[in-house]
Amino acid sequence: MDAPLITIEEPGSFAWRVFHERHPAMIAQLCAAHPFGPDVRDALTALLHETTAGVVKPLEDDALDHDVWSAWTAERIGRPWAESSFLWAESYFFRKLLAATGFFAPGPWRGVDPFAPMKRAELTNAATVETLKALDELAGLSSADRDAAVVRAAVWGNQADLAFQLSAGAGTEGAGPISGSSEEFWSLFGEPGPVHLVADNAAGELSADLVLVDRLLATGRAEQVVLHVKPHPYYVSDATPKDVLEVLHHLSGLPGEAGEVGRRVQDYLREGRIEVRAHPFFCAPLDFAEMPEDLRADFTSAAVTIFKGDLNYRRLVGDRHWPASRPFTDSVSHFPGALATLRVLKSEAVVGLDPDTVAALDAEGEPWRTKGSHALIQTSPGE
Ligand SMILES: O=P(O)(O)OC[C@H]1O[C@](O)(CO)[C@@H](O)[C@@H]1O
Repeated sequence: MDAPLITIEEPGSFAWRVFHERHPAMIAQLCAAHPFGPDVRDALTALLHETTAGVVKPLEDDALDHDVWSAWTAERIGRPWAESSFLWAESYFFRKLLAATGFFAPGPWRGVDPFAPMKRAELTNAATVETLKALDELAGLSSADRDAAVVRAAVWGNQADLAFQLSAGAGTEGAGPISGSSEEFWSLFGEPGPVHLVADNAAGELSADLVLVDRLLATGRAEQVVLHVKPHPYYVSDATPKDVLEVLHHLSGLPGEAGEVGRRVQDYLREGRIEVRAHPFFCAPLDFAEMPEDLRADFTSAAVTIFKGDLNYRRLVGDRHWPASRPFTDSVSHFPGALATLRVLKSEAVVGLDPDTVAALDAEGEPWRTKGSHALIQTSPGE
């Protein structure tokens, strides 16, 4: 079954606004944060122009991923950006943005994460400080309440997404999930085995994810955890291997439970019980149904895979205008094993909802799919 792809063509639509409102704001923020010279500023202006009013142009850099991107873009070169799917266009936008800031070229900006100042600020902002302090309360909870609290923090940690906050503003934790529960999440775990977590944002969200990872290992539900992150800076705040180290450095210097978690996770890394991987496909403009064989084999070996966040969800179910009541298990039948998704809704694709829930949400008259105020937990036991 297929549904229409979400594209960036329709003026006023959510995806159109990401390109025409959010991206200009993001680029202004980058230029304020870094003393980029005229060459970089001109390249960023040209990128905005190309992606909002032009045709798709090839990459001009000779970075290591140049050839793989040539394959991913071949069919689209020379065609209007407006015709592109949202998923493809946003991903290529971020790849081109890195090239424009000199990330891949010899020179002073090589390897410099343009989003690092924003990620760093988020790690120490009031909301993150409060969330990390609240971890001290975990010790006084029953095991079941602790399980629930850790999952809740990991789900709502996904609200801390800097690309999203550029237009939506920092949100507050909403009511319970519109689908699923922490019990449903934990029921996926049987005999201890390798658990994979496909991370999303750095800073606050990654901190909450590491608390979940710590819980998985401490309770024996996972015997090893593989943490998948992005190979390059992406979607503003997505976590890279460097971000994992920065977050751990920050956590392990804190007092209380946050510090304990940080130091335990560092020990797990030393022992090889946590492994960090950054497969190039995590920055690909494609659905997970199209993942390469090596990554598929990796996921096949997992007892459970946890997908965090909105973008991973879009790539998992397909970034299309699905009927919201399409069964989640149908949408993820391409995936080789048991999985859970923990997501705050920040874009239009959604499946697996109860029709009554959809009717109630629609009746509120709010853009519930894109507002960042609703969360979901969905699972599939695999074959
Ligand atoms: O960090 P997350 O949860 O993947 O959210 C990123 C989301 O933000 C957006 O960039 C805009 O909402 C979406 O395109 C994307 O799915």
